[in-house]
Amino acid sequence: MQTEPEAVHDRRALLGDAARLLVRAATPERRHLGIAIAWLMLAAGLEALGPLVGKFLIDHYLVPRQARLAEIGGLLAGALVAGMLASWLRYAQLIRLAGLAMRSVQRVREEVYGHVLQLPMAFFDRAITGQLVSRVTNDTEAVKTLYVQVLFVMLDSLIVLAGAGLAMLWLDWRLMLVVAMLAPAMALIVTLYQRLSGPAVARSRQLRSELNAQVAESIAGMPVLQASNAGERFEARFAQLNEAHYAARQQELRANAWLLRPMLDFLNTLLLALVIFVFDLRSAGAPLGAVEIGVLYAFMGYIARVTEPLTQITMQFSQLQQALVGAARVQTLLREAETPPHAAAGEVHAGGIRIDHLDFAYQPGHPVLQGIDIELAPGSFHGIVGHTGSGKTTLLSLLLRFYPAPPGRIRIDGTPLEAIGEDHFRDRVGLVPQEPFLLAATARENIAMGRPLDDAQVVAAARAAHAHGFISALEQGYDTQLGEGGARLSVGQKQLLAIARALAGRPRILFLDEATSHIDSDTEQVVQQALAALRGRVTVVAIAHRLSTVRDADRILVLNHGRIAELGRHEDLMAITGGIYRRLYELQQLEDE
Ligand SMILES: Nc1ncnc2c1ncn2[C@@H]1O[C@H](COP(=O)(O)OP(=O)(O)OP(=O)(O)O)[C@@H](O)[C@H]1O
Repeated sequence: MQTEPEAVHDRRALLGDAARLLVRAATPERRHLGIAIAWLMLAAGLEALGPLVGKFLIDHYLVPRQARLAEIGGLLAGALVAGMLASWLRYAQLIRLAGLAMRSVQRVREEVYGHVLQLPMAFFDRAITGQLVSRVTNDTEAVKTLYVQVLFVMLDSLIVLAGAGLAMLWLDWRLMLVVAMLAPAMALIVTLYQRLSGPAVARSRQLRSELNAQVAESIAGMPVLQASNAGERFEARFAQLNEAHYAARQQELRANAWLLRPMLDFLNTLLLALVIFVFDLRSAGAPLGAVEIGVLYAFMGYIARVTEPLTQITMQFSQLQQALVGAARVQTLLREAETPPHAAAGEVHAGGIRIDHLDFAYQPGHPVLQGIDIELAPGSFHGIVGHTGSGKTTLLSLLLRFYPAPPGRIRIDGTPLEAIGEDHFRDRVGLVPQEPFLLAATARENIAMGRPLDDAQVVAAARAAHAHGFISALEQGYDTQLGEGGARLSVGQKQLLAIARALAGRPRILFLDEATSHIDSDTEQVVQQALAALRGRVTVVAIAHRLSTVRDADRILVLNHGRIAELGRHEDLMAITGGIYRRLYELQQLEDE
C-alpha cells in the first residue's frame, strides 16, 4: 500500500479520483439526486423573485406615490409565500441529500471492506493495518462530505448564482458585467487558497492515518512494548507526529482566517461601491430617475445574493480539500487489483498433490524456491523441515494459493491448482497456521467460522482435534466467550481449537505451519494422535521446527536454500552421514537433554 497517494499534490488527479468516487457512490441514487436538483432549482427561482418584487413595488407604487394597499398587500403576501416555499424546499432537499450521503458512505464503506477482503496476500506484506483501518472507516466519510459540500452547498450556490445572474442580465446587462468582474477575483482567491492550504490538508490527513497506525501497532505489540520498556519512546514518537499534525492544521486554519472571509467581505463592499459609482456616473450628478431607483434596489439585493453563495463555495474549499484527499485515498485502495476470481470448475477429490519443476521468487532475481519436484500421494503425511529462510512457508503459501504459483506447476488430483474453483478449494483444503487466529467469539463460532455446521459436526471436529475435553470443561462449554484473540485459552489450547476449525470443513488436504511449535510435549502427542487418525483419509503436509512432530511422517522433505536437499522417512534421513536432517535432529536432541 502506498503510504500516501502519489497523486495527492496533483490537483487534476485528485479531482479525477474524487469525481470517480462520487459517481460510483451517486449512480445508485441518481433518481433521488435528480429530484433534489430539480427542487433546488425551483427554490432558487422563487428566491430570485424577491428583489424583482421589490423593484416592481418601487417602480409602480413607491416612486409614483400610489398607495394601492390591496395590490401592495397582495404582492407582499405573494413574495412572503414564495420565500417560505423556497426555504421549505431547500430544507426538505437538505434532508434528502443528507440521507443520500449517509447511504452512499454505507455503500462505499462496504465496498471498500469487501475489496480489502479480496486483495492478494502480497498486498498485506506492504499494508499497514492502522492506515488500512483509517481508509475503511475515516476516509470513506469523505464521500459524505463530497455530497454535502459539493452537491448541496456548491450546487445549491451555483443554482442561486445562476438565478440571480439571469435576473440581473434581464434588468441591466451592462451593470451585470460590472458584477461579473467579481468572478476572476474569486478564482484568484480560490487558487491562492488551494496553493496555501492544499498541501497542509493532505499532510494533516496523512499524519492522522499515521497516528492511527501507531496506536494500532502499539496495541497489537503491547507485550513486546512493555517488556522492552519502550513506552516513553513510543509516547515521544506519538507526540512528535501529533505536533506535526497540529502544525499542518494550523497552516490550514491560517489560510482560512486570512484569505477567505476577510477577502470575500472586502470584495462584497468593493462591488457595492462600484455599482453605486456606475449609477452616479450614469446619472451625471442628477437625481436618480424612478427606473434607476428600482434597478439599484434590485441590484443591491442580487449582489448580496451573489456574494453569499460565492462566500459559501469558497468557505467550503477547506472541507472540500480534505474530502478530495480522503476520496483519493479510497480510490487508490479501490484501484489495488483484487485476486483474480477462480471461476474455474476443477475439483479436489482424493487430495493427491504433484509439483513439477516449481520455481518461485517474490521479487525477480531473488529466487526463493528452485526446481521443486515431488508427488504426495492422497492420504499421505509429509513433513517439511529446513533452516530458517529455506522456503518452507513460501511452499505452503503457494500450495494454499496465497501467492500465484507459475501455472501448471502444481496439480491436485491432476487438475492445475489455478483451475480449481475458489469455494470448492477452500472447502477441501484446510490450514492450521503458526499463530492460531481466534475471534472474540464463542468456541463454537471459532470452530464453525460462519460455515453452516450443526452442533454434531462442531463437536466431532473438536473431538478429532482432541479439543473437546478442555472446551467442555469451560463454564459454558462450546458457548463460552473466548475473549479477544482467544485471550482466555493457553497457546496449546488455541492451537487445538485451530486444528478443530480446520477439520470441521472435512478437508481432503490439511496444511500445518509449525502448529506444534508453541505446545508442550504432552499436548504435542495429543496433536500427533489427532494427525495419525487422519492418515489415509486426509493428505497432511506439516512444516515442523520440532522434528518429533513429523518423525512418523511417510516422508520428510528437507528444504535448503529453496531446493529439496533430502527426502525420505526419518530412518532414511538419519542414515545420511553429515545430512542436514540428521544434524538438525541431533541438535534438537542435545537441546532437549
Ligand atoms: N512476502 C515476502 N516477500 C518477499 N520475500 C519474502 C516474503 N516472505 C518470505 N520472503 C523471503 O523468502 C525466503 C524464504 O522465506 P520463508 O518464510 O518461506 O522461509 P521459512 O523456511 O518458512 O522460514 P522460517 O522457518 O523462518 O519460517 C526468505 O529469504 C524470506 O526473506
